[in-house]
Parts: sequence; C-alpha cells; structure tokens
Amino acid sequence: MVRFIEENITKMVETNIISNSEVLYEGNTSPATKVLQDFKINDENVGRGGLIRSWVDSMRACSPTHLKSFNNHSSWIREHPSALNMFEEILLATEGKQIVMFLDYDGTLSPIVDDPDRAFMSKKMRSTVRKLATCFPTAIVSGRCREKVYSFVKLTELYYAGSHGMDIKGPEQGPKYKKKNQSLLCQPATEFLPVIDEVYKKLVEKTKSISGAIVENNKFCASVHFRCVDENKWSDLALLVRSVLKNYPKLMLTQGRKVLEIRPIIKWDKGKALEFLLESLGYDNRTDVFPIYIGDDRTDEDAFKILREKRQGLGILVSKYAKETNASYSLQDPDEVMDFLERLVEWKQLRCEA
Ligand SMILES: O=P(O)(O)OC[C@H]1O[C@H](O[C@H]2O[C@H](CO)[C@@H](O)[C@H](O)[C@H]2O)[C@H](O)[C@@H](O)[C@@H]1O
Repeated sequence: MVRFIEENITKMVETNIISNSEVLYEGNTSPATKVLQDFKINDENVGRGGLIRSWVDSMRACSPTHLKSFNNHSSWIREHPSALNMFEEILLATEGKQIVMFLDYDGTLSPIVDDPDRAFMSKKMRSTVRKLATCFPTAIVSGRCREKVYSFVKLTELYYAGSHGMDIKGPEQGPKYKKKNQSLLCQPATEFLPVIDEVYKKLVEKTKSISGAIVENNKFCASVHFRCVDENKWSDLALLVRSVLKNYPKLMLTQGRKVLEIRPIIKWDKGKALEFLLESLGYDNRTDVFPIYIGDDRTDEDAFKILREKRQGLGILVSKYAKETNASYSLQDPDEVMDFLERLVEWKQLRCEA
C-alpha cells in the first residue's frame, strides 16, 4: 500500500497534474498527512500540494480497512458513540425543541453499490422516511442531481437539496412548515450549468479508456466514479480528470466515496444548504430548534461543522470505521439509520398520543 501511494504521488508530481483548480478539502490532519510526512513530502516540494494531499486522502477514504491501522476504533467510538445507544440522551437534548431532519442519500438511506444508477433505497426505508416527514420537517441533502435523488426517494412531502445543496426545492404539496406561502427554490450556481455540461461531456470522452470509470452528470456538478477502476489505474484517471479541469479555473475538485466531484468554486455546500433550509422554514436564529443531520460522506462534514460551530442540534456520521469528523454520534450503516429514524418516529407518535 505504501509503495502504491508513493508511486502515485511521484507520478502526479512528475507529470505536473496540478494547476489552478484547487481542492477544497480541509480534513488533512491525520492519516494522509502522516503518509505525506513519512514520504517527506510537503507543500513546498510538491508545489501545489493540496491536490496531492487530497488525492492521498481519497485513497485513505476509499480503503477503510487501511484506515484501521491509523485509528484506534474504540477511542473513536467513545468520542462518537452510537446514536442508537445514546438515543435517550439525544432525546433529552431535544426536549422542548422542534426537531428538523436532514438526511444524506447514498450510504445513508441506501447502501453503497457499484452502479450509481442502481442505488435504490428499500421500501421499508421509504416508509420510514415517509413517517418521519409526518413528524418533523425533513430534507434530503445529496450530491446527486435533485431529479435523480427524487427518482430514488419518490416522496413528494420532503425538501430536496441536490447537487451538494446547489439545487434546493420545497415539497410539491405546498409549504407545510414554511413561514411564507411561496414555493421554495434555490439555485445559486445556475451560471455554471453550461460549463458543467461541457466538462461532463469532455470527461466522458477522456475517461473512456479507463475501464470501470463512470462519469455522472449531477446538473450543477459532475462525478467521476472510480469504485470499479483497478487501483493501478487511479492515478491515470486522476491525470485525465486533471487534464480536463486545468482549463476550467472556476471549477474545483472534491472527493467522496470512491468518487471525484467536480463543482463550481462558489461558497456553497451542504452546510450552506442546511442553513438556507432552516432559514426558509423560519427556524433561523432560534434556540428552540434542533436540527439532526445524518450523512456518511466528506461532503456532509460541511453540515456537521455548521451544527458544531452553532452548537445547535447534532451530526451523525454513518460509518463502520473511525474517521475524522465533526459529527457527534455515529451509526454503522443504513440499517442502523433506519432503526434510529424508526425510534424517533415511535417516540414522537407516543408523545402526540399522550
Ligand atoms: O451526497 P450523497 O447523496 O451521498 O451523494 C454523493 C455521491 O453519491 C453517489 O455515489 C456514491 O454512491 C454510489 C452508489 O452507491 C457508489 O457507487 C459511489 O462509489 C459513491 O461515491 C452518486 O453516484 C454521486 O453522484 C454522488 O455525488
């Protein structure tokens, strides 16, 4: 593994894949940094080292078993206990407050699968989320394009924030929880639509040579999947992506679970989407509101961070492995997410009956 990382770093430095697009990923303090230090590579001698560091970081995220060697899981679980085990404590914190639910889709409501077009959520999960939305305002916040995530979830009563929050729409049935009677639509990156489409087409063309690579058009952003790409080809794929992106200084690259995400350089992310939704619901600057955000990915960290900074509500990271996170609690997988949501619904229904 070490040799693999070393080869990739060397190759990327030699071929100068880095130019003016920047990788905005802040979680570079642990394993990847350690790897870089082990190789005696720092920002100075790799030039624009952010991308290299981020790429190594993505390898780490893509290889959770490798992660274990860096992290002490038992101390991590003490810091981020199971939201199921701590359910009563969580309820106590919500006492007298309006819970607002934010749910990521892939890896949170649906299990991670090889084919992004087949990431279906179970009927049981759909039924749970439907019940949840009758109890609390509920939003789905996803990296996918809004229409696509809606086609999986199929619940009209929810808020949807697609394209990492760059495409937000309220429930079709009307603004049940909204303060003003107007339809909710927020698209802060519309000017980037043509450029994303252009880049998407170029990426499809360029990555044809890499077996297993999938490019997904997420409307305001694009994804290059490498889940099914042989590890030996990851750096080749990165180079190809880089060769396209170097001509688009207003786009940036971030990373998710075995996916490179290409998005506009604007100050908008899932955290901003969370804030926007709370405001639209009339819940901004209120101490009696308790947002709960559940997600599994690095992009969800922006939302966890907002909640931590505001000291409001809580974030729950879905992960079987120790990861650097701003979430307070953890759940292992979508099955545990469903159990947690079911318990919330039962609790709320009992309270309403009482
Ligand atoms: O914010 P999310 O809803 O979690 O979306 C993030 C990305 O999710 C999808 O990719 C991930 O799930 C795929 C299906 O399980 C999996 O094959 C892939 O490896 C994961 O990265 C989606 O396809 C991307 O477009 C989203 O950006």
